[in-house]
Amino acid sequence: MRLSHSSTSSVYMYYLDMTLVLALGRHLPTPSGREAWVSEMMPRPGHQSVLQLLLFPVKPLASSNNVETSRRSQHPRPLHLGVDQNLQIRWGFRNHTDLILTPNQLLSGNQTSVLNFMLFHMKSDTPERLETWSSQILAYLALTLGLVVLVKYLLTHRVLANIPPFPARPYPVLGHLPYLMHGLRDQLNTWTEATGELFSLYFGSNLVVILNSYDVYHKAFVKHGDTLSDRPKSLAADIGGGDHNKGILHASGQVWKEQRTVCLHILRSFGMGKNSLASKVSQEVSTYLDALSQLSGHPSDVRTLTRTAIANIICSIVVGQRFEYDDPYFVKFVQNLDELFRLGQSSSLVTLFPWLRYIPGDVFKAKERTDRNQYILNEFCHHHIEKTKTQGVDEEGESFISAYLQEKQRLEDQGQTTSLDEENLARNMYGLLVGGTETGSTALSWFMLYMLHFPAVQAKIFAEISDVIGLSRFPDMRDKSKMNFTNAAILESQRFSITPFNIPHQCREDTTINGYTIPAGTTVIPNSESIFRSSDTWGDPKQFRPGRFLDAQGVFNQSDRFTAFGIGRRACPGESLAKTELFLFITSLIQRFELLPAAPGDLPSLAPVEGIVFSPQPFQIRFVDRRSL
Ligand code: HEM
Repeated sequence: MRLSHSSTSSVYMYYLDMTLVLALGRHLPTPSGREAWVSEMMPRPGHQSVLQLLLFPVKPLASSNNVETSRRSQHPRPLHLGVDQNLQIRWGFRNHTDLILTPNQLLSGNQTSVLNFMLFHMKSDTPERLETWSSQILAYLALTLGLVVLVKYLLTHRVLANIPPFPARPYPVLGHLPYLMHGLRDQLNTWTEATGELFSLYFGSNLVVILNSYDVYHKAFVKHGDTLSDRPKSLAADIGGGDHNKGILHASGQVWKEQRTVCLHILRSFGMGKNSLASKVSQEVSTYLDALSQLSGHPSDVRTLTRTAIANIICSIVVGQRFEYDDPYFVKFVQNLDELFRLGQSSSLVTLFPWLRYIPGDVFKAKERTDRNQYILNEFCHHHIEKTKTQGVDEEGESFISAYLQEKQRLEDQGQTTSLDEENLARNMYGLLVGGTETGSTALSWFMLYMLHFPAVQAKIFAEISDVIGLSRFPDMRDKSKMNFTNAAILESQRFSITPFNIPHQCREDTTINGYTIPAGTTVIPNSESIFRSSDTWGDPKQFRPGRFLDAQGVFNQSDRFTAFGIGRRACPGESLAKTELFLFITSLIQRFELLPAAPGDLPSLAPVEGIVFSPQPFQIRFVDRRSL
């Protein structure tokens, strides 16, 4: 529904009038009554305004030349606000006066000036009296916000017909978020059972469609991959301003296609999924095992060490070098990656409600997240691009950076128009580092935790390692095809520890799935939990049972429905590297150590820390060298 200009203006006047009635118990002035109205409402010297009281730590205005006072101050206030000798109202931030409003402007009845006047000066009074009005003021602000959202909605949204059903009535302004704040998993499961494989939610005012079964997931991302492979704009993509449409992880359309193609080409040329890349992984595994053996079987939390090892593998591919685990530059880089994921949940609220970022104090951690992103992008990615350029691009194309810069040069030499540039290169590096570190290290941490809870599975993996590889040489990728039970246990561990929400996509054009319309611009998110915990597909999904991935003869059988790496055009480009890492880390680990709880029977919790990726809570584990047993 669209409103005509005249109805827009009457909605606006109605809104203004209603705001005034709520705030001050008065209607907008009539043309003849304006003068009396303004003089009555004018702030008096020594009075304070509501906005000052609520948001800004400023002292009450003391005198009529208050603006000058604040300007001369050695510590300028964040906001100054005052009435000068000519009865002009002035306000601004820091040393600037951004707006001057004369009584005449107010009298002229210009709508903006009336609104500004109301916002900054309504209920001007002594600070003591203002404080007693706080609940009324908060109610007023909440209502105003609701009205602004409603008017914005009426002005900009069309009526959405035939969208997938809502599982519950959305709250004003917040949509379905309040339902999800406590226990995302349980709420989604309840809704899936009640509403079915496809439903709609409002995250704030954004329409989001959730895909709850393998069938709709496949229809959406494979059958309709042409319209459902964009990414929505998000805070995560706001890596320090600039163009959001850059880099494999966050870009959409033609830029994304070209960047993804070049990334995949380079990764394949490095032997992604072949032994040359596996040898890089093996080198890192060997250093990691040495670090574990130095723990001498004492209970330890090894999540950071594991993350460091996995990050090092991606670094060796992206920048062509690995780092020592105690190198301060690398330690800081890994800390930033870690924090980025930790901040994921609180800061993702800012993606839904962008105005939250302006609340003083960085309550929703949006600024901190942007700072961490910028650190990774500037101090790591751009820093290494510059270093590579200064040292000269390596002709062998040994690092992702060198290979990308050579490809860019080749296309430019041929006079081709290309999106290959340094910003895309930096953001591709960012995508590989961010996409490849937390996912891989969390998968390993979950696996270790399950080995404590299911010692019989650990014993069976060790028996298979002893049979197929023996204990005198390191595992390598040629062993993989012979290790049915180990492969099945790795998949079962991934299935069991899945994070409910997968990375969101955005719908480019209206798309019909199961008879429902998904409107252009809608965010579409697969709910991996309901896909991986479906009784129809898995029979006994709540059991940890590697045997589900083995056929009657005990041969490993990866189901099509195992979609931990995504499906369709945006499926994980690091899948074969991740599988290589998981296989080599896990087999080497269990070949050398028995994984035991800190004390017999002291089993760590299986409840996850909910974030972008659901990770295990801090836990202690002992790595007891089998040679010492
Ligand atoms: C256990 C490890 C991993 C898991 C479970 C995993 C899972 C996923 C999933 C589910 C997606 C989203 C697919 C979609 O949007 O529909 C994805 C995307 C992505 N992954 Fe992975 N991943 C893993 C490891 C890696 C590694 C090692 C790398 C880097 C080499 C990587 C790089 C990426 C990138 C760049 C994307 C975005 C692709 C795009 O938007 O086109 N991932 N991954």
